[in-house]
Amino acid sequence: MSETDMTDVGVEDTDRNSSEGPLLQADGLKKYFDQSDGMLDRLLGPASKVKAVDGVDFELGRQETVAVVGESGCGKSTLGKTLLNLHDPTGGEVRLGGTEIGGLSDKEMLPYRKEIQMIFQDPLASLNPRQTVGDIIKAPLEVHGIGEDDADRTERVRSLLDRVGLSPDYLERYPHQFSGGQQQRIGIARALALEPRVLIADEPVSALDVSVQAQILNLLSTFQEEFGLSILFITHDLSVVRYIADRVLVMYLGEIVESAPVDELFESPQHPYTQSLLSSVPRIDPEERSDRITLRGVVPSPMDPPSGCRFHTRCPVVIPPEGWSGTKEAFRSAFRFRNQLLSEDIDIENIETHLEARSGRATTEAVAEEVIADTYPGSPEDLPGGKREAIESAATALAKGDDEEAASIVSEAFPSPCERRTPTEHRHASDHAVRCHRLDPSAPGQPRRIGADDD
Ligand SMILES: Nc1ncnc2c1ncn2[C@@H]1O[C@H](COP(=O)(O)OP(=O)(O)OP(=O)(O)O)[C@@H](O)[C@H]1O
Repeated sequence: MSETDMTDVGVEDTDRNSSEGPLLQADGLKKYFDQSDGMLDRLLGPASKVKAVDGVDFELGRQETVAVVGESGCGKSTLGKTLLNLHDPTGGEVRLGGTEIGGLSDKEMLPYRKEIQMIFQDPLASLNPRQTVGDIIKAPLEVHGIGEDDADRTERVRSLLDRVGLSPDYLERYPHQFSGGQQQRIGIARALALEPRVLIADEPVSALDVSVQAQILNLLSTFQEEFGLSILFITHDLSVVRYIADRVLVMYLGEIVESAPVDELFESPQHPYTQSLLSSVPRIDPEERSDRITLRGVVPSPMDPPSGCRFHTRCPVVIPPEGWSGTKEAFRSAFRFRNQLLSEDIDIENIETHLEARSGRATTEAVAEEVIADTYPGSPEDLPGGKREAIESAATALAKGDDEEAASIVSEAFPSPCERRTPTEHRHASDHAVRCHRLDPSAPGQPRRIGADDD
């Protein structure tokens, strides 16, 4: 018995055919990348790590499609690759059919590889340009010893090409001779050659024309039924999610902030991040359209994610502290000013240059006024007594070049419970989980459940 055959028996021994429990599961999954860049090490210290995936719980049921959505850099691809064990997890567990696969060596992983396959955003980059399409699709069959002989394997490849909508006669052609949509079909044929149970599709249609996108999505749906596939669909584009996913996980800076069945998520998004993502999705039904919520500020670095709720630096509905005597809107304007000041992207030199060009001189007072006029959303006049002065003092400190003093003034004057405590999971419905202090009645500064309407 070959080594591969022996390990294959191992897979059969797991609950491969069991219909109990999730097929692919992760608990507290973490993937941190070490920074090997010498310059960054010197600046940030050797312990700096990119926290690409930071404590994700995940379940993929049999024949289910779960979409993971979020902005670029939030950790979606790293999550997919860590689930596939292309990356060693830094912490947590990954189980396939109940068997722990996280951290298995390449050799140990071989029998499980055929159970989980992946397709990528750029099909051409993932296809060897020097191999014919026939050889590309045949390679996994050879590695896993599938098919009686070469003729049998070639026949399987012809059949796969036919099933993905390509002529079996294309066998001898090279990847560059195909269009983007056809290349993705080849990638799908290669992934499905081993009849996997799980397909991880990483932005599989993002690089394709809209008309071709629909064809590829339909193809995946068809195969899901035919092969009984479970699909993890990674995308930054929520508009495709509705047509393919059963359930959606929304990811922000390495964490899942909301998860719900797809219709529930589109109809009743609870997390302000999800609401902002959904507000940019074009809707055909005018009743479903909502005002666009534009998120301000840049996505913070996953090397040094914000404390408490990681979204607090960009959250349009951040919670005021207990005892705040002004309106929520006034607090949120001050908080945005605070965050811009803390992010150190107010260019004082530039302001001085403009003032000098305009009026011949740039006094501290004038620079401070300009900082407020340029940066403060709304008017500090809306703030309760004492807090207006804090804005002025911070702007003056900044104008004098004392960034630390400015940061300390705004941090003290405008604290939010959102930055102090990590939100725990709140169940909006039995299958709808959200991590947001606004939905947690026990969160500080949140004496009762506050719905989106109150904001
Ligand atoms: N091999 C690596 N080494 C170091 N950092 C990495 C590595 N791979 C990803 N990262 C970092 O991890 C974070 C998450 O990246 P990832 O590609 O998973 O995000 P994403 O949501 O899939 O984004 P995109 O849609 O742009 O691919 C980013 O900050 C990225 O720079």
